[in-house]
Amino acid sequence: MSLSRLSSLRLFRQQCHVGGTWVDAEDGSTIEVDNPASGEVFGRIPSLTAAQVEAAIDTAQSAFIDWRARTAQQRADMLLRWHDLVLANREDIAILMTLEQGKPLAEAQGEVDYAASFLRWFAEEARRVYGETIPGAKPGQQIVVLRQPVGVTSAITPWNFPAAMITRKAGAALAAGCSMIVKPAEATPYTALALAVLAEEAGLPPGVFNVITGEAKLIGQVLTASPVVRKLSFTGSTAVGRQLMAQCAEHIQKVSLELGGNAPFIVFEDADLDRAVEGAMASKFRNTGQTCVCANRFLVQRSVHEAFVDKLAAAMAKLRLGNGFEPGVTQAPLINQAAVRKVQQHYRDALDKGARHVSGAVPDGGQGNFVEPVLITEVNPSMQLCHEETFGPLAAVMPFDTEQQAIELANATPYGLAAYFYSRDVHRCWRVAEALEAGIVGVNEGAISNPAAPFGGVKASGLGREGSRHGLEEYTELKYLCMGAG
Ligand SMILES: NC(=O)C1=CN([C@@H]2O[C@H](COP(=O)(O)OP(=O)(O)OC[C@H]3O[C@@H](n4cnc5c(N)ncnc54)[C@H](O)[C@@H]3O)[C@@H](O)[C@H]2O)C=CC1
Ligand SMILES: O=C(O)[C@H](O)CS(=O)(=O)O
Repeated sequence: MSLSRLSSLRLFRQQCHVGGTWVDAEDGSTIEVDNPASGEVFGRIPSLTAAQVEAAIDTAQSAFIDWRARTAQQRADMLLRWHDLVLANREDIAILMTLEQGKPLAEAQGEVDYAASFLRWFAEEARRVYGETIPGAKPGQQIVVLRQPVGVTSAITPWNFPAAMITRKAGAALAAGCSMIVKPAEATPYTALALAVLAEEAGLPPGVFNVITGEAKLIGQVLTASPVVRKLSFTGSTAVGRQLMAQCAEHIQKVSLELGGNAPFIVFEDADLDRAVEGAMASKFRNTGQTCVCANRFLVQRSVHEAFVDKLAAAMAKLRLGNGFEPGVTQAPLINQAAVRKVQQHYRDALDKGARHVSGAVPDGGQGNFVEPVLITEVNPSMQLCHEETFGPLAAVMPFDTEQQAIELANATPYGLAAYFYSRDVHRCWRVAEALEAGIVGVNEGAISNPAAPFGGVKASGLGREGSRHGLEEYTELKYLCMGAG
């Protein structure tokens, strides 16, 4: 993608979008954005000042007053128009996404579809924000429960799903009648800014959906220190989520946190091994292993361990690593060198502690941000990868003997986002699904994402749910009216 061709993409914007206006940083400062495949800097984005973030909050507050007064149908219609425009511009958004995040173009196109599905889902839900009535305590008295929008909201989003993690938040917020200020990851701003172009074209009033860029800590501090901002939705690391949650305490801002994971993927001896391998590939290697719901540890019952490892190795051998723009590529570069070092560290630590290399190239850091998919086994709980999210294409297998042992191993982590298991014993499926400490459990299924489902985790994986009607309710407050008899 040449820079001249890039400049011809009407969705490629290098300014922030606030209150319907495209703005630079008032002090002219910018942040470079590079392509993970080549390391080439291909663009810059503004690094807004604290005063500019404050101004964005004021703009979002003014827009909220008007937006909440619109009818549910009017909000639904605009969200649906935004949805249609996102799909109509699917190819160009995907190009920007592959350029800034690296994922294979086909996968980026799939993410655009996934991102658009949240806009459709919340456009439909916008007309179902219901209240209730409750019998009063005295003759003639009535209790009326209203469900109202919380107000100005903020979203701080990650680089791994530059479109879907924004629409999953903004779709719900705007459907509820809130306005939103989004701060995308510094690594992947252009997808977010493309969504802002299309939001404007869909007719969303100025200030309802704003995208700001800049120094993350500063922006986070201004957003969480404002009494006007009534909710923060964050997707990213547990460490940053914990810090932001503490910052939100000052003004009791509501928080939704979708944080790190450490998903166990359990294969029981009664599993269909071919389906288990299909599910393993779908879960482990989506986005080159950079999703919070990727299988992080494979727990395989000893009697089927060798057969499973052989099948998984064969499936992994079909993966193709390369530049996301190359046809047929299924694995792309990791987002940066820190991500590469993390995979190397987990691999080295595991082998130092007794793991066995099965297939794939040793991650030695010699290929820039590219890391070949690698498979190891004889993993044990002393290893770092059992306690930390690898966030890369390292498949680690641990044999186990009994169901109880598998559940204990699976739950032996501070995280609890996703978990997966394969078994054809229906009673075991119920036992294990109920015993796993996770917000999402894939039962004989490795691809669990769906806008209609309440996505989120327990323990250190976060608070609240996104997607589904539950995700919309997170952007509302309940108020009850006690109507006296008069
Ligand atoms: N749950 C998920 O989907 C994700 C989990 N992660 C986990 O986090 C690890 C680190 O990835 P990162 O991209 O560095 O995640 P991160 O948590 O550092 O960044 C996520 C977002 O938070 C912002 N941010 C960072 N520090 C902040 C601060 N002090 N105040 C306000 N905003 C701040 C970033 O600019 C970005 O927009 C990954 O290796 C993975 O384990 C990362 C991305 C997504
Ligand atoms: O943060 C992530 O990795 C995403 O939430 C995973 S999903 O929702 O796209 O499955």
